[in-house]
Amino acid sequence: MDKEETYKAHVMVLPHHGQGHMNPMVQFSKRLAAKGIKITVTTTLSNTMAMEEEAASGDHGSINFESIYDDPSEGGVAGPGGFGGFLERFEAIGSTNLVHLIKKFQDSNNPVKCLIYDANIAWASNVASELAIARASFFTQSCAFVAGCYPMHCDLAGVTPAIPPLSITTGFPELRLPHLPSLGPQTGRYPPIMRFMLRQFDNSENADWVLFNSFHKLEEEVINWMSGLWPVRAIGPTLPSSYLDNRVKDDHDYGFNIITPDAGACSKWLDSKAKRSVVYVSFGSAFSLSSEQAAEVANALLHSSKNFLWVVKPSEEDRLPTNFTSDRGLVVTWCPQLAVLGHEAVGCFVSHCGWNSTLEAISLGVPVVAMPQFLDQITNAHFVEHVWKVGIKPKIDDEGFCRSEEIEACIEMIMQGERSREIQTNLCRWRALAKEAVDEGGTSDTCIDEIIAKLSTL
Ligand SMILES: O=c1ccn([C@@H]2O[C@H](COP(=O)(O)OP(=O)(O)O[C@H]3O[C@H](CO)[C@@H](O)[C@H](O)[C@H]3O)[C@@H](O)[C@H]2O)c(=O)[nH]1
Repeated sequence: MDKEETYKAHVMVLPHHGQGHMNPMVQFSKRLAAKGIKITVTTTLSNTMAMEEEAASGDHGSINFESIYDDPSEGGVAGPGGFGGFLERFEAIGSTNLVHLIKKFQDSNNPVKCLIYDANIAWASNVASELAIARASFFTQSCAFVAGCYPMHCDLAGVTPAIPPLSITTGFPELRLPHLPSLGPQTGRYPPIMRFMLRQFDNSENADWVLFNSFHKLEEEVINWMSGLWPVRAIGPTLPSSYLDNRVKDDHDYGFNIITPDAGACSKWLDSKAKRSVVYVSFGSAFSLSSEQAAEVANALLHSSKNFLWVVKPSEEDRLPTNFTSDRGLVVTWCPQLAVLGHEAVGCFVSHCGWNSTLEAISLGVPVVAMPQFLDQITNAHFVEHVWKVGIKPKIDDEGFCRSEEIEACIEMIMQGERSREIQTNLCRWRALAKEAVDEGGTSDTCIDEIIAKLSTL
């Protein structure tokens, strides 16, 4: 039999282009592919080329990559009109190309049966309608954050909530604009970045599935509430299988980096350090610290007695204090974060609490000093400290900064003493539950199997 005919179905996957979106959606694709689904991931040309390069080293299984947007020619986020301009061009050009790409497969042995699109690309739902194929919207933030946004979405769209807003027994903060100081001057009730987030809700009611990179026990209350709104499925955490259940062959890495990491230098340096002696510091791919906040972090690291590995992206290097150096520290422009968090020398993660970093800390058992900068990171940090109890959040002063003494005190508290032991105990439990969710018969694994069973009948 032709190998092409052995697939259970063909699924097109469309992630938003950023690191924090590519990672979970490509990882979910790998899980589907390992269970017999043909996957085509479609993204910008630069991302396609980067993924293909890494795929040559064997980390993407049988996934194919196709570009629907030539960002070097048409302009990326640094092109005309900044991020907003890019979004407009991407929709105009990408939607036409996506239709052509899906049609290209229509007469093959494996026509596309379903489009899984990033909720941040809500227009893709219209493409699925036009071509009469199934669709799934994939949210890359936590269920709790999205639930917190729902009343704002209804307000902005002028619609009555379909179900009463979540009554919050877990005590997460109401997500209102005064809690989002880093959004800059607020023009109108919802600034552009918030509107971008709220557009994720567009078309959700038409989706066959609404997917979350989360797992049932982690966000049980919110997932149950949201299931009254949409056909929600929690399918995460989407870390490479070798860090969790080890059932997906050759799945050791995300296989995509916005900046080439110096993996060798990081592992050599970590290998030379004692167990749990290193503070790992990273604020993710999408955000840069201000010079003032970077100076506070630098001072905390210099005054603390701990070793540190700090990711400072090239765009942030000028924010570091002049002549910043320490024989206890290594500063890199990017690192293989999973390998770092999984290294026994690492005992603490100073993090912006992006959703991927949060799930990685939980899944690999690393305590978090939570320094959220905006949007979902604020909700995630709250859950890290108060709900899952796997970290501590330094206080923010009246000017909106975490000062060095506060950061240093949190690092000390999280790495030794009574609080540190409690956090380690909680992490052990969450880590086991994360693995259980994706392992055979776990809640996430079962959701994936149900989706595949349905896809096989289309
Ligand atoms: O040196 C590094 C630093 C990070 N990472 C990886 O990059 C990803 C970063 O993702 P995340 O922690 O979610 O942060 P951002 O890249 O900042 O993610 C954006 O997208 C996320 C998903 O929507 C949101 O939760 C965040 O708030 C938003 O800033 C993670 O998988 C990390 O493992 C590396 O591989 N090497």
